[in-house]
Amino acid sequence: MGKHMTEPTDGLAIETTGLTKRFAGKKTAVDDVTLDVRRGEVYGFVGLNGAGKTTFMRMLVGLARPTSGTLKVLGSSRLTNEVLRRVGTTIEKPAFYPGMTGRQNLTLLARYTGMGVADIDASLKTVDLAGRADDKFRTYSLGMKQRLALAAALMGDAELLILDEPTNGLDPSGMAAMRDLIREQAASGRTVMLSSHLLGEIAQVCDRVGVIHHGRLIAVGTTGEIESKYGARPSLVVTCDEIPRAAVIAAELDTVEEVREQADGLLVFAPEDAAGPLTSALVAAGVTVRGIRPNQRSLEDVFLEMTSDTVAERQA
Ligand SMILES: Nc1ncnc2c1ncn2[C@@H]1O[C@H](COP(=O)(O)OP(=O)(O)OP(=O)(O)O)[C@@H](O)[C@H]1O
Repeated sequence: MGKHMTEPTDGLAIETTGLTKRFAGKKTAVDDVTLDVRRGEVYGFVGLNGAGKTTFMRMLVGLARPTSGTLKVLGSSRLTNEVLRRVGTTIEKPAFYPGMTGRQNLTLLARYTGMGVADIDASLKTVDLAGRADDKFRTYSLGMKQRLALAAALMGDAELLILDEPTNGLDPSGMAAMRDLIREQAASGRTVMLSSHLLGEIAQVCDRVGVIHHGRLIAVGTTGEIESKYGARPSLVVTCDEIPRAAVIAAELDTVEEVREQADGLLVFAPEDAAGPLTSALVAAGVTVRGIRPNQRSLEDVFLEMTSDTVAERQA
């Protein structure tokens, strides 16, 4: 803490220490998250649905009050209007009117938020909507709707963009267009924090990613660092029935380091030669084993492994 208070924070766009949000009667949504986002970087905040991404981002822009911990946005620990004016966000999607055009919607929003209408054309051009700006919102594709929300976030010439799931629901070409847009924002000097429930979808666009699981930040690094740190452990994919019981049996074998339950079987962290003894143990216990193979992992697989529950977590 003292360190953060005495050091200049010019290099950081977002800085949180032990940030926590607990909703009454619920599990902790954001649990002791300490992270920083450097100025000029694209930071991916990745976690499964319900991991706590939106709640974290809402606290960054003053939409939710932290239960404990501290935060700094653009060097300020007070989220004044002056600070928030420099932050563009798509956390709360603007309620666009379907019967109005894209341009009319942005004009209304600019008036409502006190922003200059001069930025509208530039924003529409940036998100590649200039050609459809005078068409009604209801005629837009999902990708165009997401891009209009981004245009709204860009209008105030924000230094920092906080984008909640900007690629959600887009088809591959829409996603690629959104990724290009995000990179362009970073190239023009903005800082971008974006969230996603798919690491593979945003990996290419991010300088660093933070992985959040059950409200906790469980890994931070470049995607290369995360892949080599978490992807290097040998593991076996077991397709079987009676998954909870099979997990307990697998965990008892000496060469097995860890067992995670998956939709149609187990992910067992063990050397390849554990496959024989593991199959025998499962079969002897009456479990039907339909397949067992060494795990070849993509970056997305590594992420899913990191965010699947261990047997201990499921029993907790
Ligand atoms: N206002 C609220 N009141 C009570 N619980 C909440 C509230 N907002 C979020 N939660 C809970 O906090 C947890 C984290 O939710 P959050 O929306 O932050 O996750 P997320 O990672 O953004 O997921 P998603 O991608 O599904 O939005 C969830 O268990 C959710 O049910």
